Amino acid sequence: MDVAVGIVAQRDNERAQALAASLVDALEREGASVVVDDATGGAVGTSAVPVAAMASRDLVVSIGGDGTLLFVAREVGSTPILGINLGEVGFLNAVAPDDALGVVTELAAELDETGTVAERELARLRATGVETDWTLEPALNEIVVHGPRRGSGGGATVGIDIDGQRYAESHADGVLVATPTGSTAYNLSEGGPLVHPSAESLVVAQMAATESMPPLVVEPETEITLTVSETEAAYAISDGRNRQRLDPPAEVSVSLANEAVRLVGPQANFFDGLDKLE
Ligand SMILES: NC(=O)c1ccc[n+]([C@@H]2O[C@H](COP(=O)([O-])OP(=O)(O)OC[C@H]3O[C@@H](n4cnc5c(N)ncnc54)[C@H](O)[C@@H]3O)[C@@H](O)[C@H]2O)c1
Ligand SMILES: Nc1ncnc2c1ncn2[C@@H]1O[C@H](COP(=O)(O)OP(=O)(O)OP(=O)(O)O)[C@@H](O)[C@H]1O
Repeated sequence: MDVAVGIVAQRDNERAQALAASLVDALEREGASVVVDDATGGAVGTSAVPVAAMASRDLVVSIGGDGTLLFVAREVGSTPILGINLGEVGFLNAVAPDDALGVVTELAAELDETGTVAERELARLRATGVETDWTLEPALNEIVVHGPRRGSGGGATVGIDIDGQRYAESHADGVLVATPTGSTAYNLSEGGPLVHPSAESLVVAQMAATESMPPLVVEPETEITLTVSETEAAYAISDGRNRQRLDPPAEVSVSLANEAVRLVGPQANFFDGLDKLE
């Protein structure tokens, strides 16, 4: 079999490491070339590489929760990813651990025979500085711009412009821009709408605004500008992890990223998945 697979197991999770070891055995028996991530290498005893080096593989398997899949997606760009759910919520990971061996070996065989497997593209967002030159890692869930901290005394004034036209401006904890994928995450706890995965759109939602406007749904090609002022410090954050400190007054431009995430394998039923949310 002429297929190259990368496997990332959630760090310090023995169950994820044991499943990674079984997948390595099964795939190597079929003749595939397999590497695991550096953090998992010691436990599995096979070739280990940094996750970013898996971008050149045919398939990357993420074993863990949503956070692990978001991390893998950040590192491997648009390399096809299969998510196996060992997490608390696992909204982004469709495959149950018991099905993992069967699904992964079947996908590898299909890749070997046909060179391709069915995939779903998940849009990502890109945030850049308007006057200063910085770009966050693309977000699969959301970009958040917020003041120095959440809650009383921690907010900022944030203006929202949609294709150059003012939609809202208010003192708020912050403002978030979510993809359909991210609509079930932070967006939902801030009162934003659920977005069906087939509805190509972006959501802009204020977070605890004093003069609030409803969350706004816009088409994906929209240019969204967030202007943050009346605060000492502010941050732009991609998927809760990759952050840029801002020097207010500052403008952040949010738009669709060039590279989508490519998810492969069985697709989770969106409505069944909602039962997992609190
Ligand atoms: N108040 C909130 O709801 C809140 C606060 C901070 C971050 N978050 C979310 O956490 C994400 C980062 O995830 P993490 O695991 O690195 O951090 P984390 O460990 O703080 O996890 C946050 C929770 O969000 C869930 N989650 C992540 N993406 C999801 C999605 N698309 N749909 C449904 N649930 C999802 C995770 O399973 C986890 O339970 C951010 O992108 C943001 O959406 C939510
Ligand atoms: N193999 C790994 N190598 C390096 N970092 C990792 C690895 N696995 C996970 N991480 C780090 O841990 C974070 C995600 O783990 P997290 O504890 O949030 O678990 P999770 O996958 O969301 O599962 P759960 O739902 O159980 O919380 C990633 O953002 C990344 O920083």
